Amino acid sequence: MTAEPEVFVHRDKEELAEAVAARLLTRVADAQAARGTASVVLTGGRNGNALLAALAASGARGAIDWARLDLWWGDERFLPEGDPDRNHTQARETLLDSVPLDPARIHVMPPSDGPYSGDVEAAAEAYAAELAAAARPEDPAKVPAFDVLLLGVGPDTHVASLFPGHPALRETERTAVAVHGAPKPPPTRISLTLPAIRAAREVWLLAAGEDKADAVAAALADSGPPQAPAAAARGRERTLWLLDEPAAAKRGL
Ligand SMILES: O=C1O[C@H](COP(=O)(O)O)[C@@H](O)[C@H](O)[C@H]1O
Repeated sequence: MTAEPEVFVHRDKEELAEAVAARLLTRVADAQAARGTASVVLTGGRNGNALLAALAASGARGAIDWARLDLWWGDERFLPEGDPDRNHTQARETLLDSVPLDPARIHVMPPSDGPYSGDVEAAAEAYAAELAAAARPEDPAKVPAFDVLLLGVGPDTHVASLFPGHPALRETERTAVAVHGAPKPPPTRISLTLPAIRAAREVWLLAAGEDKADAVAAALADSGPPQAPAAAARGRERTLWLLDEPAAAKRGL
């Protein structure tokens, strides 16, 4: 069972980032109060990084216990450690290096020069194994029940590194897979799959800017077996579409 989309529209990308940062801090604080810890899956891209910058700048960032927060990634560009195009590098520079996280709880997707030395299939398998090791017996898939899984929506409706028409989108068993030939550079990536995404308690899809308006409209109108990856990304308890006005402009037209 997954939750129907709920749409929230903010004035512009700055207001969107600040509002989502406030929402996320509240959600993490609530999860930590209820269960002792919280888990969040980060996204790369413009909206993901704007959110991390808003968290870094937030006067309320002390409201959560960063040391009791598990961070995962929805996707990663398979590049050397520290490459400026890696989602992890960008997240470190924007937020992670400035908050008191527990390094053991930062679950980074392997780089191309790491222990898997260029073998992206093995790197994706290792990430799936790390997810499985963190899952509890009662969790619905072989992944933890993420409190919030963040996804930036690409202009082609891709989420994580699940691109329209690509085989990774049809994966029904594995929770993390290698992606080859991504239409957006770099071509080689690691991505969570839909079974992993749909195991999250809440999925939050972020989109800002007029270049996202067609993608948002197409995904929100996509009924039946979804064609748009973003349309298939839903949480078990909530699915939030968090938009700015330009990205929401063609919705329902
Ligand atoms: O390549 C990626 O793109 C998407 C969307 O990025 P955006 O800059 O168009 O917002 C992102 O969600 C994903 O994590 C990233 O690897």
